[in-house]
This record gives sequence, C-alpha cells and structure tokens, in this order.
Amino acid sequence: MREVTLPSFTVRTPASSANLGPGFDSLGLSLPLFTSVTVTPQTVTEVVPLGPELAGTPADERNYVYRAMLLAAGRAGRELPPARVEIRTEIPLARGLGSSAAALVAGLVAGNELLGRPLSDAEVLDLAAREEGHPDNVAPALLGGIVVATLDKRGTHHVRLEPPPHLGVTVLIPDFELSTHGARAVLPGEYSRADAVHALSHAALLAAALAQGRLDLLPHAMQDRLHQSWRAPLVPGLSDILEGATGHGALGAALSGAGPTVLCFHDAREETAKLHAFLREVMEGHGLTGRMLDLPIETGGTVVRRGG
Ligand SMILES: Nc1ncnc2c1ncn2[C@@H]1O[C@H](COP(=O)(O)OP(=O)(O)O)[C@@H](O)[C@H]1O
Ligand SMILES: N[C@@H](CCOP(=O)(O)O)C(=O)O
Repeated sequence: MREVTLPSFTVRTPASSANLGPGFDSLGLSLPLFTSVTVTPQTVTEVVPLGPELAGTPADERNYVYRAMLLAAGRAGRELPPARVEIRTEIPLARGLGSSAAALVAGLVAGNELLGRPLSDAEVLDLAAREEGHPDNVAPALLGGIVVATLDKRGTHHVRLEPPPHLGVTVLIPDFELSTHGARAVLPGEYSRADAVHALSHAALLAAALAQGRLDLLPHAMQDRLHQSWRAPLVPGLSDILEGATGHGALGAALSGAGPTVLCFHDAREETAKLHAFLREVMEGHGLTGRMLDLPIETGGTVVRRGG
C-alpha cells in the first residue's frame, strides 16, 4: 500500500488589545505580534511548544492550542487525525495582549483545517467567543482590524471596522504577568444604572468615532467606569497613565485587555518620543521595568498558509 503524505500548513493569528476603555467584553483591535501553529499530519500526535515564551506550557495534548484543536473536532463531530503540532509565539503571555485568545483561535482554525474545514468562519468565531466567555479578544484575533462584537445565547454578532487612517498604537508592556482570570475576579458583580448608562454611551460613542475616523473624540469616548478603576491596584501606574497620556501626545489611553499592558492611541504621522518619555517616567516612578512598542493596527486576521 502506498503511504500518502498530507501537506503541512501553518496558521498565524495576531495579538489583540481588548476593551479600549469602555468597550468591556465587546470591543477590541488586532496587533502585529503573532502566534503560529504548524501542523504536519503523521502517524502519531506530538505537541511541540517552541521558544522561551512557551517554556512553561505543556508539551503534550494538554496544551491549550491542542485542546482548541480538539474543541473544533468535537464541534464538527469528528476525530482529529494524528499530527505534529509546532507552536511558536511573539505574544508575551498574561500581559493583556490576547495570548490565550490567539492560542484558542489558532488552535480552532488549525483543527478545522486538519479536518478539511467542516466549520464555517462564523462557527469558529462563536466557538471561540463561547470558550473565552467574551468576544472582544477572539474576534480581532480571527478577523483583524477593529471589531465590535456581542455574545449571547443566540450567537456572536460582530461588525469589523477598517482602522481609521493614521491611527497608531503604543503599548507599554510591563515585565510582570497578570492572569485574565485574576483580573476578572476583582470586578464587582453589579453596577449602578448611572455606571451602566456611562458605559453604554461611551462604548457606543467610541465605536461610532472609530467607524467615522473621529479621532478628536477619543479622549472623551475612552472613559470607562466598568473595569479600569477596579484593576488599577493590580497595575501600578495605570491611573497616572490614564490621567496624563493625552497631555503627552496620546489620543487616548486604556488598559489593554485585562492588563497589565497599557495601550495609547497616537497619530501615526507624529513623533512618539514625548509619549514614550512620559510612559517611561511613570513606569520608573513605580519601580517597574517593561518595554514600549509603536505598532500599526493589524488588519490581516488569522491566515492559513499551506506548505509549512
Ligand atoms: N501559545 C500558547 N500555547 C499554550 N498556552 C498558551 C499560549 N498562549 C497563552 N497560553 C496560555 O494562556 C495563559 C495566559 O492567558 P491569559 O491569562 O488570558 O492572558 P492573556 O492576556 O495573555 O491572554 C498562559 O499562561 C498560558 O497558560
Ligand atoms: N474583556 C476581557 C479581555 C481580556 O483580554 P486578555 O487579552 O487580557 O485575555 C477582560 O477585560 O477581562
């Protein structure tokens, strides 16, 4: 009998910055740092996390990426064929840049691809949002750009926005980890009507401002009362940055995802030296180390490339 070797493929999924201030669990964008999963069909399953960032993750079927592949197979009602699964990432883990969302989306897309794509893109998005519990990081990881999304019993609904021209992002990534689980545990279970109205009016204004390129509205629209003040004790310097960033060249600032990374919007045509100096001063004032990156918003979303 002749052995047929199926071609390998690589799934590449970008990082995300969720919430953008008031869009808690509903608004996020995609950033050009990537998780890659290379799948090579073979007779036994091997899971191989590569690189220092993934050193602490399981090198077997318990790995989150592989569990996501199994989840896709389960939804499709199929068995996953054996394969070598190599995982690489540029996304720092547990920093609020969607490493787990990228691992989940890349794994779902890889599992679906290995099975010949029984699931539609909408099913993959819904599965990812349900698994994560909210769509704001998985939607931009899958689709790229800026995404407004809701998740309820009936499904996941979204609108993908093309980023406004010249909207640049600076992220300050501190050198400490904060688990999303831990940063959700500090949030209150209930909010007042005033806070609910504040949240929905600012989130709606922010989505509309981003859709129309009204960058002048960002400082006002990015105000939040649902999560950032509760998380501030976990992220030294966050309050200083939220208060001071627009005075130092930013168009607006927000905690990225569940933190501890902080995102600042800026005009990509302008120098960011003043903003960097301010962020460095705040960080050092709180005895923290970290790094800053100026990035465009990634528009490509998750991509599958055949041939390894
Ligand atoms: N590429 C990956 N492979 C395996 N596990 C991963 C990968 N990326 C993230 N994870 C898991 O997700 C955890 C971080 O998730 P989370 O606390 O939600 O933070 P983040 O904001 O980075 O998504 C890591 O500690 C690790 O267990
Ligand atoms: N809306 C969520 C977003 C979590 O994103 P992550 O990148 O930190 O996983 C939250 O704020 O908890």
